[in-house]
Amino acid sequence: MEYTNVSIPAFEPTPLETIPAIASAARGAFRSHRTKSLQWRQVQLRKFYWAVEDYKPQLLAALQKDLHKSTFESLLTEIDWLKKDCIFMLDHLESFAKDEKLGSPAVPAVYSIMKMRVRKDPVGTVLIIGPYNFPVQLLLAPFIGAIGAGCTAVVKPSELTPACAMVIKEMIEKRLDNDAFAVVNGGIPETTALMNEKWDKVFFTGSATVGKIIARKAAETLTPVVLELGGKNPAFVTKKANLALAARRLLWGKTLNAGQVCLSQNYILVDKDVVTTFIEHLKQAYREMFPNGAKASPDFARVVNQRHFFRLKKMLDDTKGKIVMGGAMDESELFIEPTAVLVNSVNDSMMQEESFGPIFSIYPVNSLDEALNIANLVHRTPLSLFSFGSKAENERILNEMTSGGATVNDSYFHATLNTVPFGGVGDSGWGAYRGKASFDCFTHFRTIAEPPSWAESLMRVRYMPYDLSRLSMLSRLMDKKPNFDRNGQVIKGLGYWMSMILCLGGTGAKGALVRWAVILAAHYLYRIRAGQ
Ligand SMILES: NC(=O)C1=CN([C@@H]2O[C@H](COP(=O)(O)OP(=O)(O)OC[C@H]3O[C@@H](n4cnc5c(N)ncnc54)[C@H](O)[C@@H]3O)[C@@H](O)[C@H]2O)C=CC1
Ligand SMILES: CC1=C(/C=C/C(C)=C/C=C/C(C)=C/C=C/C=C(C)/C=C/C=C(C)/C=C/C=C(\C)C(=O)O)C(C)(C)CCC1
Repeated sequence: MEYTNVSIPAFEPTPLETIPAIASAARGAFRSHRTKSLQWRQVQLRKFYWAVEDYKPQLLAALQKDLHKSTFESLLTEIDWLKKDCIFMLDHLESFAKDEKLGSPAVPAVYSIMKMRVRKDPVGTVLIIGPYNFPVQLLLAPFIGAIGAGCTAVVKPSELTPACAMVIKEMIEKRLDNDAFAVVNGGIPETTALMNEKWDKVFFTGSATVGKIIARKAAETLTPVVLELGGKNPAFVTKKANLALAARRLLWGKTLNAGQVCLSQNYILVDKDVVTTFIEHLKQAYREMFPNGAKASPDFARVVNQRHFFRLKKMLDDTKGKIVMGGAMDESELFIEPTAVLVNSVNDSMMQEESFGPIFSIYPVNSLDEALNIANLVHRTPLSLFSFGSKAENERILNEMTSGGATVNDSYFHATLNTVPFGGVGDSGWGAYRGKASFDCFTHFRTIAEPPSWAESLMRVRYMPYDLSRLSMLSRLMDKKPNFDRNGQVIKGLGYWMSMILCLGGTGAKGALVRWAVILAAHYLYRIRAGQ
């Protein structure tokens, strides 16, 4: 669908000389303490929800212009996604933000008078830097977490999706608190200027290459960072897999957004006995998705720019493998057909870098052992992995290979729900967000104690001159005796069994009182019914 009647301003980078003032205004807004008010945050989140709704035509037009993204995908993975995020944050904000009262087992009885609790403080003023592939959702989903947590924020959209960047700027500046929230547009110079400012946290989504630049710069001022990076993600298909299902679901993972999805598989390790059949199922799935070919399909997006088009083309030109599906390209449209390449070496160009496009390799293996060895060699901490096999094989894959997230029997389905945590592991990312994790990501969990004045004499033990007898008494009140010996074995002596009996099968006093109350109540009810 074309959006010809929607006007989107031409891209304008934010003037470099204005960036310090923008950051200063955001810091000043945080120091005003107005963001500490839950009501203030709720108003901003509600305003943001309606801004996304009201700017839908512009956002749809911008996503179409920047990425040839279909209305379907723009709604499913960008616009409706953000609206759901807003509603979820608003529905749960009070419970997320309220103090967490601390008690047993963390707090022993003698400390119960200290009113220990965890307060949820906003970390402060944050910088959010977004990528080009989901230029609305991946930039503004963390932004919703920052608002909910009570932070002020500056967001920096990708310059590779300029139409989206300009719509986002207008949307936020017209609808939200202008000092607390700002948009800086631009590329390397503007992002570098932003990183010269002091932030309380930086949230970066993008490549590992740039992630290192951001983390290195942030380290100079000990600024915490969240890095949402990419990976060379494996898919495993054993001979016990439902090959038709695996083919269709993995093709979905490489066709949504023209495969420009950091979560999607980079390569598929297929048992050699079924690789031919698997490829046939892949072609059949392609025919079903694109009856007239991917290029003619209004659903299939385009590669974002020439640089990425030629990067992908080079991967295909340099491969020693055999193209077994797809392969068509059209530079004039930045079109690359969903393409599968049969390879047999981890040194192949298709295996050396993250494809981040509609191309992937198929690597026949002799066994699951070999598949796991190859996957751990190619990238030990990918952002995601997908396994299609028997229950035992899938469990073994999850046990013997880590990843940021994983889906059994599908492509990146674990990341299609906006309310569950999402993030990398190792060099595919630091930290997580989405759902409550978005609130937590921008929150400092601050333990507070409040020892009462009247307890001063009871707390004398800590003062000099020290008195060991007082310390022994405190230890008797606070310390638990080990129930294990020097060989690490649990001691089930008389004390253990007495405790089990008195605590009615539990080992702690807390549950025992409840169990004893239930037993006694049942006893007396029985006696009443028996007329005794
Ligand atoms: N883990 C995740 O959630 C996601 C990870 N990614 C990863 O991001 C990459 C693709 O996205 P891109 O936008 O191309 O990433 P990128 O790293 O090129 O750009 C990301 C952001 O960094 C800025 N930037 C680029 N070069 C910079 C530099 N030298 N100094 C300072 N800032 C710089 C850009 O303006 C952009 O806003 C892929 O590697 C993909 O795996 C993409 C989407 C989601
Ligand atoms: C409706 C009832 C039922 C069945 C429900 C079913 C089968 C629901 C199926 C839902 C599906 C297939 C949803 C798919 C959603 C896909 C989404 C939202 C994709 C999102 C992709 C994103 C956000 C990508 C992000 C990419 C990133 C971060 C990147 O890598 O760059 C029952 C249960 C049968 C009965 C009750 C009614």
